[in-house]
Amino acid sequence: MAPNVLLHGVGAIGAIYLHLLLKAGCRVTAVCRSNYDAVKANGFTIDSVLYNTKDVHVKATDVVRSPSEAAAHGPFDFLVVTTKALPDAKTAAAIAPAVTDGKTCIVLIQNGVGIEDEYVARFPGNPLLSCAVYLPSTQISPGRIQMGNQELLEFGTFPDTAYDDSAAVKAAADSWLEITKKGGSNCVFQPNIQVQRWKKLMLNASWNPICALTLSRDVAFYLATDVAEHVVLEVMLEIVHVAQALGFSEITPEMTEKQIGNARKRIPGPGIEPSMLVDVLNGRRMEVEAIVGHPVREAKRLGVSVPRLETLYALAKALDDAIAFRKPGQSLSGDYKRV
Ligand SMILES: NC(=O)C1=CN([C@@H]2O[C@H](COP(=O)(O)OP(=O)(O)OC[C@H]3O[C@@H](n4cnc5c(N)ncnc54)[C@H](OP(=O)(O)O)[C@@H]3O)[C@@H](O)[C@H]2O)C=CC1
Ligand SMILES: CC(C)(CO)C(=O)C(=O)O
Repeated sequence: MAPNVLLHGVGAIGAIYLHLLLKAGCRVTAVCRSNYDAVKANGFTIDSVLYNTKDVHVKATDVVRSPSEAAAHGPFDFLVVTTKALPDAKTAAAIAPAVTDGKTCIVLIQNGVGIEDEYVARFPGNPLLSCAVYLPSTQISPGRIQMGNQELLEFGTFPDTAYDDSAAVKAAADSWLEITKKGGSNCVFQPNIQVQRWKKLMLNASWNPICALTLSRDVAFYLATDVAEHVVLEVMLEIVHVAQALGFSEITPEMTEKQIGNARKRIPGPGIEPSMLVDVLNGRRMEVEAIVGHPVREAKRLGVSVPRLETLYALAKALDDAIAFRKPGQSLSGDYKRV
């Protein structure tokens, strides 16, 4: 039987995996929010630099407004979370109506680190897969997606040891690899996925808040001053130091050169808009805790000095509060209520 998949929060990233999972022959139900009406009526339209395609129409098997509504289309083999990783969202609780205990494999396709715990706590008997995704993509209007020139989906089990310790987890991971590859994804199983998540964090913890705080694409920030490259490199190095203190010795200072080199190669083009910049431009909450706050807290716990990361955290968190709580057209007042 075709795998039955639920995609929770189908925006820029979710739409691409909707496309690939449908190509693999899966039944796919899409949970949509602000884009519900557009997607229900017309599906998604995707332009892709990687696939060299324009105006590709993609229609989910079913489009619903919530996991409770999705439950009627279950039971699901996979529930794929492609919302932003925001602590206030309480996503594990939100998806519960569509999760079959002990069966549905939960797949997190999200940036950041330390995002898995709420799912382990809520669904201790379900397979959990954690993914690091390299896929520049933006929803430019409801249902309209622009995808860049890369799609790499690295995934592993959470915890890493579950792949060897549980036959059910191994079967779910093997099946995920099979269906994503069948759909055309550049999907790779990583036995140490946390190392890959921290490696990707070098990129996200530096460029995402820097671009969001400056309203600039990576190339624009890079070109603005002759100290910009040094600033980005130093933030990346702080992530390397925290990762090494966590025991991830595979993450080395030399890797930062390759990461900054990728931005350099984009000159003199327009550069990319990291997802956090897209959030600010649209007045949406940013993934500050998953991408910057968690590594700052880990650094403190481990006694690693991260002054640049702390600065980015303080600035990005304050901006995120202003996005959430200020009155339109006004600055954020000191008496606003913290959640
Ligand atoms: N975009 C990119 O280039 C990349 C993104 N990532 C990561 O992938 C993840 C997804 O990002 P991205 O696709 O860009 O984000 P988007 O904001 O484009 O998409 C998220 C979607 O989830 C919806 N959503 C949020 N909460 C709910 C809810 N409770 N119920 C139903 N729908 C909901 C949002 O709806 P609404 O519009 O109403 O908020 C939105 O449509 C993030 O962790 C991001 O960091 C990783 C690599 C690249
Ligand atoms: C930098 C990028 C596009 C890499 O895929 C990303 O992770 C993001 O925008 O958050």
